[in-house]
Amino acid sequence: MTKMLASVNSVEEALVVLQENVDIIDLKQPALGALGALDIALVKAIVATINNRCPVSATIGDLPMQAQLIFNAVQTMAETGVEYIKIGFFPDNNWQTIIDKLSGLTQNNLALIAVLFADGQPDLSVIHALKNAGFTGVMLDTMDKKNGSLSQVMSKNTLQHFVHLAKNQQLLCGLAGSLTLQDIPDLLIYQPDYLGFRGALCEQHNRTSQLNRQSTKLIKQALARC
Ligand SMILES: O=C[C@H](O)COP(=O)(O)O
Repeated sequence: MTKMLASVNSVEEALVVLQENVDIIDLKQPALGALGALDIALVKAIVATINNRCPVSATIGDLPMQAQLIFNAVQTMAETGVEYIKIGFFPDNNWQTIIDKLSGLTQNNLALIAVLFADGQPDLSVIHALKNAGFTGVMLDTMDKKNGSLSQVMSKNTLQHFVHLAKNQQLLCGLAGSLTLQDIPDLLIYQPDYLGFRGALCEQHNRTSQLNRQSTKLIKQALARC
């Protein structure tokens, strides 16, 4: 069954989605970009508050594709105790260097999730390299939230191909990118492991606004019904 990832930016929002029984609590600062990072101290506070009641993931920020910079950010985030660390692979040919650098960290059982961007024409051959480097998962998201939802920036065939490649490599597979309630039925056809939401959970569907409990409940119920 496809699970629900909910992105939050505070202890209060984390408690709301915990109470709504989401499956992964994702720590992100939407005001700082597609994968904006929360302050390390706040990540630690949320991890302590959730206290192993739900898996927690965290983004490291919209960082330049520089191997040492990303390696250092992952190492710092790893100290917070989150279960998963999400790393944005922005359009750049340098991805193999970064994967090679991070492979050393995955050997310490660090669960890394690569985030590819559907509106950046990702090279899906990276999926095989991620598996070889010991990554735990891969997901699609969108960089420019003004471009619409994931389904509007990537064809059904490519979405299906992405999920197929990820599952073939036994990687945890997620789909995200301005997803709405209306996107859920079509995306569930591909049977991803999870769907990720932020904008659809917020007041006026604005990802930088406050998260709304009722909106979160509606998305959770829609996933549970399918
Ligand atoms: O991983 C999930 C993302 O936070 C989705 O955010 P979004 O709904 O604003 O695109």
